Formats: sequence, C-alpha cells, structure tokens
Amino acid sequence: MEIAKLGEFGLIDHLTKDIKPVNESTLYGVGDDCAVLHYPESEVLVTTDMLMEGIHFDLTYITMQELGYKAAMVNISDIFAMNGTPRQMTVSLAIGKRLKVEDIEAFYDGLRKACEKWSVDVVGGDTTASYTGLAISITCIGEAKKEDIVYRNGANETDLVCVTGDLGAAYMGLQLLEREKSVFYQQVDAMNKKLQEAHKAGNAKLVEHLQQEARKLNDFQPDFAGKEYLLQRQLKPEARGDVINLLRENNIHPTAMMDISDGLSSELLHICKQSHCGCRVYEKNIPIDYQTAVMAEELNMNVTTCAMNGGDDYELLFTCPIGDHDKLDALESKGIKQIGYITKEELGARLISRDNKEFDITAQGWNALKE
Ligand SMILES: Nc1ncnc2c1ncn2[C@@H]1O[C@H](COP(=O)(O)OP(=O)(O)O)[C@@H](O)[C@H]1O
Ligand SMILES: Cc1ncc(C[n+]2csc(CCOP(=O)(O)OP(=O)(O)O)c2C)c(N)n1
Ligand SMILES: [Mg+2]
Repeated sequence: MEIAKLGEFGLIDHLTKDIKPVNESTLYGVGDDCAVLHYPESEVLVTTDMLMEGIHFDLTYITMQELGYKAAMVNISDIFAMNGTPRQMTVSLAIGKRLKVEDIEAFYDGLRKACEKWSVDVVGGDTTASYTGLAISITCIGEAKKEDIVYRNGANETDLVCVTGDLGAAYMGLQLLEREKSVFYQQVDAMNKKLQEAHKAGNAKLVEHLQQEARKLNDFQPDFAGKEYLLQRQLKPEARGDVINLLRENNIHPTAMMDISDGLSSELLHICKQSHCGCRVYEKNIPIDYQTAVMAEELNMNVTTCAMNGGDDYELLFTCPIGDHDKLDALESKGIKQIGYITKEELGARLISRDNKEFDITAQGWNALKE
C-alpha cells in the first residue's frame, strides 16, 4: 500500500495502535505532545543513535525487518553498556519515496521483537518524508542505581580487560554481502552490454533470448553456504543484556565498560583516554569465530585486523579488578574472555602479537565521517 494513502497520522496510528507499555516507569506513551516517565529512585540513562541509508545500512541486502531489529538492538546495547536496564524508546523515521506501508510494517515488526526481548516500551517518535533515503533516529531510555552505573572512565592500573562473544564476524558478514552484491551487479552490467550489442546488430532473436536470461538474473541466489553466522552477526546483532545479568549474578562489578560498535581498537582507546591509562592486549586472546577466520583467509585479510577494527560487533568491552580473575575464569565458557590488562598511561595502548612483538593500538575502526 502507498504510504500517501494513509498519510502521516494514519501511518502513525497504524504502526502504534497495538503498543501496550509493560514498564511501571511508563506513565504515558504514544499519543500526546510528550511521553511521561516516572523514575523516583533511579538515575535515568539516555542514548540516541542515527542510522542513515547508504551509510549505516544498504537495503539491497538487509530486510526491513532485520533493520528494525538492528536499529533497536544497537540502542539497547548502549544502555547495557552503562550497566543499566533499558525501559523506553522513541523512534523517528524519515521515509524515502520508494517505501510502502508494508515496508514500514516490517520495520516495526523487527523493532517490536527487539523491544519485546528486553521489555522496552515504544513511547513516541516522529514520522516524516525524505527525498533521499531512509533515515532512522532512535533514542533509548533506561535506568540504573547510581552506584551501579559503569562509565568509560573508571579503569585502573592492573585491571583485567575483558570482551564478550567474538569479534570481527559482523565485518566479515558485511564484506561477504558486498562481494555478492558486486557479483550480482557485474552480471547485470555484462548482460546489459550483451543486450546493447544484440540491439545494435539488429539480432531480434538474440535480444529475445538475452531478455529471458536477464529476467533470470532477478532470481540470483548469492552463495552464503557455511557463512550463516557471519550474516547473522551483521544483520541481526544481539545486545548483551545476558552478560550484564551474568555479571550481576556473579557479583562482578566492572570498573569501566562500553559496547563495541566501531571496533575493539577504537573502543580500547576510548577507555584508555577517558580513564587516563594504558593497556596491553594479547592477540592470542582475542575471541574469533571459526567462520570469521575462514572468511578472512578467503578474502586475504588479516583476521586480527578484522577483529580489532571491523566494528558492528555490539559486544561488551569492560575492565574488572584483578581480584575478579577467578570469577571471570569461571565465566569463560559463557563467552567472557580476558584479553589483557590495564597499565599506567605512559605505557600506551599496545597489542602483543602471537610472536611476542608489541604494536601500538591505533583507531582504524569504523568512522562514518572519515574518508
Ligand atoms: N551531535 C552531537 N551533539 C551532542 N553530543 C553528541 C553529538 N554526537 C555525539 N554526541 C555525544 O558524544 C558521545 C560519543 O558519541 P558516540 O561515539 O556516538 O557514542 P556511542 O558509540 O555510544 O554511540 C556521546 O556522549 C554522544 O551523546
Ligand atoms: C551498508 C553498511 N555500511 C557500513 C556498515 C558498517 N557500520 C555501520 S554502523 C557501524 C558501527 C558504528 O556506527 P556509528 O554511527 O559510529 O555508531 P555509534 O558508534 O555512534 O554507536 C559500522 C561498523 C554497515 N553495517 N553497513
Ligand atoms: Mg553514537
């Protein structure tokens, strides 16, 4: 259905009519000039992120449903990264001309799934048109007790540096999707060339045959066998609220924490800078999935570079007092890995390679505003 048929208010109504808040702190959600929230005993956490078509996502390979899920998850991830509990979300959309009501429905379907997973209420937003692509701006609100909040600036010398899950897979997923996309467009280009030549030669039979072949190109099936994990990591990331709960259950209180959106190296430098410290991270300890390693080899890329700088991981990076070492060891099987330790600031941020050489960690991570 054309969005114009519903208009702005019709579309908003259509998307939000079934939303039922589940949090006590949501006094009033969608429908007035403001949502009304109530946090008598907690600190309020607020985070916002913008996702632009062409910069953050490409609608040729992410579905609208996956996009809604991812847009919500990356914001929820920021609340967990402060050791908070996500509660509310506002969703603002600037919708490009090509999109239909069904597309926005699918987006909301994915978004709702992510919100349901972590009991987050959609309490408002804004809807408008865009002449260029789709733009999404999401704000997530959460809560935490003052003493529980973990900032980027609390790391201390001798603290252990930990990461969750594995790194670099989402980046390999992106490389894979872009490769298959370019394979597809190469085939389209080649076909167009042949068609032009056949036209020029006046060969009607050949033109007809090629047109038939061209239609088949629409059924192009990219080759993703054995690489499903990489795609899932790029297209359907999960915020690590499970790890936040696990740390709480085990009485582990990180000294500094953030989520890994731009790449481990970039985030390590944020923590070091804000905590006025250095770090030593061991290449051999960086968690990498088998499929990531295989894909990196296939693309002739250094897998550690991918894991350090790839981005889009949405895992947690945190530091803990060295006294938590045994407790953290026990959690290794649950996907928490100690990768190094915090040093004095003068010692810099360095990576120790497998052959025991030291390298400066530089922020080569994802940066939308860099060349
Ligand atoms: N245009 C802006 N105006 C004000 N603050 C901003 C702006 N862009 C980013 N920030 C703030 O800068 C800090 C770092 O932002 P960013 O790197 O985007 O963090 P994150 O990776 O958690 O999204 C955050 O406190 C964020 O709110
Ligand atoms: C089409 C496409 N291009 C590029 C990327 C890579 N990418 C997009 S967002 C992102 C992570 C960080 O985004 P940013 O806007 O810096 O979020 P923030 O750090 O503010 O949370 C990465 C690695 C992608 N996933 N898809
Ligand atoms: Mg941001």
